[in-house]
Amino acid sequence: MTPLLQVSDLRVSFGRPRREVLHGISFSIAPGQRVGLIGESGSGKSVTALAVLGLLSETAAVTGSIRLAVPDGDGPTGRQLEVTTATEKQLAALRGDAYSMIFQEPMTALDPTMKVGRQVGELLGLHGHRIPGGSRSRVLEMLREVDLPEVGRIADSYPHQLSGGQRQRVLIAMALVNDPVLTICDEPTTALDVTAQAKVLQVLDRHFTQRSAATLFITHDLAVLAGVVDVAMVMLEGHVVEAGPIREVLADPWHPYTKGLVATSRLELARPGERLPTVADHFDRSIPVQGLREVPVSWEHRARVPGRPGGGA
Ligand SMILES: Nc1ncnc2c1ncn2[C@@H]1O[C@H](COP(=O)(O)OP(=O)(O)OP(=O)(O)O)[C@@H](O)[C@H]1O
Repeated sequence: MTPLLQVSDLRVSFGRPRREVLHGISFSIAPGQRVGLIGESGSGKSVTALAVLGLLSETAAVTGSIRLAVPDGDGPTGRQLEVTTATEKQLAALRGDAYSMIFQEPMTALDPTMKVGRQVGELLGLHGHRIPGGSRSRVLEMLREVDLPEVGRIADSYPHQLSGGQRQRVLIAMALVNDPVLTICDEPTTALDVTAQAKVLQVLDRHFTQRSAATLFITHDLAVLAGVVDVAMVMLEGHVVEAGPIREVLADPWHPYTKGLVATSRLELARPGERLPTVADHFDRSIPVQGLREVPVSWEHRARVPGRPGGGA
């Protein structure tokens, strides 16, 4: 099966003199597959996400290959678009349609001067889809799908009139309204409290399950990742240092950094006066990252999580 996304030896550098921040990463995402990208701040997660949709700033130098499958309304066409050489027009035709992205901070991603219902509706019109029943009804349906209450009132509100959790769900509605085959979620719950976070994850999980849609889900929180994805990739200083089915990574982490992540994520609350262990307690930073074995990311043959579309037994 042609993957939706195929990244090969991707390198990204910025500035003068050039500073390389992604050092040749490779991975692919099959239709319906949920892949998580976890790593500390600055490890290259967002740069990877932006590169995939051709959204890096012009100051970025990109080498390697990023291929996106080009589906039409009836499914895969077998065609692929090479993002690193594609025109803006070619990329714009895929973004917000077959491929979408949810960012961390909904306030900056939403237009503060436009009612949110119109913002969702504009995306519908953008790609020329015909909407049975009209775009207003589809917008309200989508707001309902992300579990927003009083969808009529919400649609007629400006972003600042909504709570942070509601804004994030509006952003999710925008990302999902055109039924994307792959959604890149870049820390979609980081700015939310625990209850709003759980709600957003539930909405995303339900959508991916119902539509058999794929995701590249970025987070620095292993507990969040464990609930959403089938496969995890661990990033450290611009390298993918470990990748595999999430259950295997959690049960038997290979890289010292992953071991630290797993050990600290299982923590119970510390007793008063006790310091909570950190990843640094488990991971010796004096070990140079370069030269560590990079795990070739090839998981297509592995069983998917039971109970999900396409899942194994
Ligand atoms: N436009 C840019 N110009 C120069 N350097 C950049 C630019 N964007 C990102 N970087 C650098 O690339 C590296 C990776 O950044 P990236 O935003 O991908 O990290 P991240 O893993 O997403 O971190 P976080 O979890 O904090 O969002 C960092 O060293 C960052 O400073």
